[in-house]
Amino acid sequence: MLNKINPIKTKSWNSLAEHFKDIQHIHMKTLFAKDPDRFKKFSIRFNDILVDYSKNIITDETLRHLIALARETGLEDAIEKMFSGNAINETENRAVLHTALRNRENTPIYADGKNVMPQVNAVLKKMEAFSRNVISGEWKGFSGRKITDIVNIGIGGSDLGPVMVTECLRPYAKKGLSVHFVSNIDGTHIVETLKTLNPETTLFMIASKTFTTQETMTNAFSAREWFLQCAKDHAHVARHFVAISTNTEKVEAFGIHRDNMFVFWDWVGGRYSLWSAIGLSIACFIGYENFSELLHGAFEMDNHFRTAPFEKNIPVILALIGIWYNNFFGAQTEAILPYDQYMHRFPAYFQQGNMESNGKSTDRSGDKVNYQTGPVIWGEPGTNGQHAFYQLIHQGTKLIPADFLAPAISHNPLGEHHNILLSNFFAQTEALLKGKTRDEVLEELKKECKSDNEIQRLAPHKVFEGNRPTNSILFKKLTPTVLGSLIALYEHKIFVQGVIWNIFSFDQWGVELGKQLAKKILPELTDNKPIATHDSSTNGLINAYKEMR
Ligand SMILES: O=P(O)(O)OC[C@H]1O[C@H](O)[C@H](O)[C@@H](O)[C@@H]1O
Repeated sequence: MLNKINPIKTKSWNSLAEHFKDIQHIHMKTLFAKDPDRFKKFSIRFNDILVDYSKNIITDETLRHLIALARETGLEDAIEKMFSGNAINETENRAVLHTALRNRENTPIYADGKNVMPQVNAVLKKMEAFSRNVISGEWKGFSGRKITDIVNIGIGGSDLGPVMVTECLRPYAKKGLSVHFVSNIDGTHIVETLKTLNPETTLFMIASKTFTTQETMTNAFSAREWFLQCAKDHAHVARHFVAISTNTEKVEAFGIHRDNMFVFWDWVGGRYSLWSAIGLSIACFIGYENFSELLHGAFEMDNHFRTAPFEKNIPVILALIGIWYNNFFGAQTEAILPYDQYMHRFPAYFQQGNMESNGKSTDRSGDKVNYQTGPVIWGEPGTNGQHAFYQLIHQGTKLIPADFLAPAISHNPLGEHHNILLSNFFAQTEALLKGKTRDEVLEELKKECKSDNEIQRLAPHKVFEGNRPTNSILFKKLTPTVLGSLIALYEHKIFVQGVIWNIFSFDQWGVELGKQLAKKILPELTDNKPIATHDSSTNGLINAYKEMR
């Protein structure tokens, strides 16, 4: 069990509130001018990753208070409890052991008194053999042809992780095998995906922790129908459908044989499951060796998180800085801005990771919180974002702390492209830090030979305050190992924040109500009779839908 400390009642929260009064009007430029060692002091190197957090509105004192807050709220104890299989997901009475899935040292880890490692290893072995057979062509479709296309059918945590990782690691793709992802219940998604595919050479992976999710099951049935229209014989389903789930009964009821089922366990949260059998599409796409490297990268970050002192602990530091802006500066959102096209789904992945984990307003004692919890997460790859929404980050009225991520080496070194990309990466955080003063603007306008009137009129619009916080995460190359470490970094950041905010980060009750109501509404849509059982807006919309269709 985790403790139930209200963070705002701690001594360190008080100190932070006092300290905030002093620091809120200090410009980061002053902090940089005062301390030539600021970058050295506020950056951490971890394997091939460099995290620079010096461009934040923080001082040594800020970090001292924030680290004290982590200690006062029992972070050390919480970390140990998570890693050692304590049932810290208390509302579902489950351990939280995604770290066991990548425990490459294979030390025993116990959940409910049972070492989970033998089952973890057995599933990994099965994934290894299966992915090897699919890649080599040994696994054949019903007509004897090699599999050319994998369609992963899943949603939320059973979709976003594999989508994000297969996109990130596209340079490692094995020849002759494509992956597709169908998640949306909108028929368009599956229809458009299947349009170009051949049932003889397509393998479906039905990925669902519960195997009851309406979207996934509906898409799975439609996929089976599409397949059987060509294959005719039900016996052929075995060569073209595998299941990834914790629910053996439901999988068998769907008609997938146990042998074609890859299991995982209730101690793996959906949004933390790409490391489990849910990663089967990843293993088939990039090969098991690369999948194993991904696990290794995460394992290394796990060790860092578990053992590094808080002062030099990347997930802890980034989490604390996030809390500083969220709870003291009143920032509502955080942007994740990867300067790498392959990472284009990375922000979307952590939208679920972060917002489903920490979008809570009830604390661990069951009381309503009286402070802010999880931020809104959003982002797009640079430089596209620069030409879309950066205006607001630079000159808008909102404070938007942003993480900038970029590789030093591109998988596609093409002319000057990468230097141009990285020049933008460096320039943006510099601009956000420095801004542009009125004097600098006046100087510029004078050089442009503008009239005095014109200069006075334009100057206020061209001033940038700067002092907008950023973290820069520069890594050598987007390899499976580096990606594994980066994902684990963000996972642990979310965990740290949840611990400090005194909320349960591993349940997601907030998604249930909509599902329940949709189930009630569905039968009401089958005929054309007007409905009067809801509020007037919902009635009006349903009745308009019935009229329009
Ligand atoms: O894997 P499944 O059981 O199909 O669940 C898929 C997704 O749906 C749920 O509604 C949750 O919000 C997600 O956390 C979960 O990842």
